Amino acid sequence: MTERVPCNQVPAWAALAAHHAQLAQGFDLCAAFTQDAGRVARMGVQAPQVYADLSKHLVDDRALALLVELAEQRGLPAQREAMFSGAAVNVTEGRAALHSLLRVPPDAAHEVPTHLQDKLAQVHDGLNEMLALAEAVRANPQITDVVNIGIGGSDLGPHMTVQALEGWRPAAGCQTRKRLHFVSNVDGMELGALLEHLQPANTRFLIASKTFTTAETMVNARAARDWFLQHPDTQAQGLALADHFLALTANVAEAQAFGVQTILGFWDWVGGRFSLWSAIGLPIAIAIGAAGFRELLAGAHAMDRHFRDAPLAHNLPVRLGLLDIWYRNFHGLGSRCIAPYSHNLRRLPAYLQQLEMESNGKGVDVDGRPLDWATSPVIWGEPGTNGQHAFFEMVHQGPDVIPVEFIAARTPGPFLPRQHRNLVANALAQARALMMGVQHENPHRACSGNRPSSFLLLDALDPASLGALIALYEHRVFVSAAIWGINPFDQWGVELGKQIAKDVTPRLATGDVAGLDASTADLIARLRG
Ligand SMILES: O=P(O)(O)OC[C@H]1O[C@H](O)[C@H](O)[C@@H](O)[C@@H]1O
Repeated sequence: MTERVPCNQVPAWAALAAHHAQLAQGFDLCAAFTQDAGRVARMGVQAPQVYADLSKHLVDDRALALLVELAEQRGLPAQREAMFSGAAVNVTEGRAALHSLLRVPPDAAHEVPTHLQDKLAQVHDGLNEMLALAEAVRANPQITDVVNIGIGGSDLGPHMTVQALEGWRPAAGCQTRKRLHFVSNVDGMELGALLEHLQPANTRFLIASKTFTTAETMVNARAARDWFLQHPDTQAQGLALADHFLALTANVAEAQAFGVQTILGFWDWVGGRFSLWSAIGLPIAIAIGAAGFRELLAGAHAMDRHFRDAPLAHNLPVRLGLLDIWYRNFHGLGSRCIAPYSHNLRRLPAYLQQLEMESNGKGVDVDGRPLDWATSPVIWGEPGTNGQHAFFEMVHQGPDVIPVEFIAARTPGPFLPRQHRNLVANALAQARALMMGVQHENPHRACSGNRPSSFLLLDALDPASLGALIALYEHRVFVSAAIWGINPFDQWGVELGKQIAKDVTPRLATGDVAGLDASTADLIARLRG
């Protein structure tokens, strides 16, 4: 399964280093196009619902061939199979990472190996229960507001997806008229400001937490519960907590102890940042309905099949993951900019920050050995065209080369559709400007050009395309992790911060600074002051 040879000791690594040194002497993107009429067709990849133009990258055919060799020498196909077949690929927690199982539709059950059929049956039961609940909420005219209280994977995926599909109009039926709110920050300003506008009788709270122990979520959940129980309407109207609070969790016992009766469960083999396909997706299903949610799953499942079956050289998650390795390890580039040309995809950069940086921001390999190669780049970005008027100056003229990922939909949303042309024209213009640059006698006005970008084109911003796009990113992160030989499914660094927060919180009340460093002690004194 996992190769234990360090990734920089397989033959393709040295060959890539040598090839990079050679290309660095003068690979010219513009010239690559003029010399090779077939470049766009050869470097484009069509995957389900997503077309990727990967021709504006600092690669030639040899670099691509060597990258594919690297994938083979690192045993990527076997590692991929291990994940899909439910092996304990999350080695530090002894767990499988089976988010792909959540997207297998009933009529594709035959694609799943026998030993996973029980789990698949549980998945389908859980899905049916969740979708029935979502439809009941949608059909209840008394409910006007749904508040999802969760953080990290229990917030970012559902929040990003609900926002992304706000403009989607199903062929039959309509978007729910429920107002969906997402509360993640333990800063009381977030929940407190929202509660001012809510009525207990018309509100459902979804407490979303895989562990049901995450401090911020529990503090917010208790505050919401106190608000509900103490609200004058609650008593006057005889409202019951159990009717207004639901839990989405893998820890049923903790949720019951909290006082919730309706609990949608999921399993420890669903990682938090891969959980929007599970019960954690309830707010999505409330927003887009059961049929829409099934389309989201179907789009992701189509991408799963592509990742599993397409040859490595024509496999979009693989190609993107390999480009990530090329830039991070051979060009030494430390960041990647995510530029969705879509207002509705404005949370995509934040979502991808968790997906990629929490997964691949690792310093040891699966055997615990320190790495001597770089892992996750910094992922950042803003929707276009806003980013153009903020940080794109640095992307065009700064000394750091930053690969940019443009994401656009071919068809506009329902509002002011004629503006779509202005939007996508800007994405095309930026990608072209980064590549072409401009020569100028005044050095302040010159742009070097030769700067790489991907262009991901969705058919439309609808559930199927979005599902495919998210699954594409999940698998791309897995590809680079597999090549680096790291575990993308744990997050022990986050745990350290959680533990220290537990220690520090009571000290703010008591003022006890014994055993703390001088800086933290001083700040506690100032905060108490
Ligand atoms: O869903 P929960 O158990 O509340 O966890 C919420 C989040 O907690 C931590 O921040 C983890 O690093 C994340 O991976 C997780 O998504």
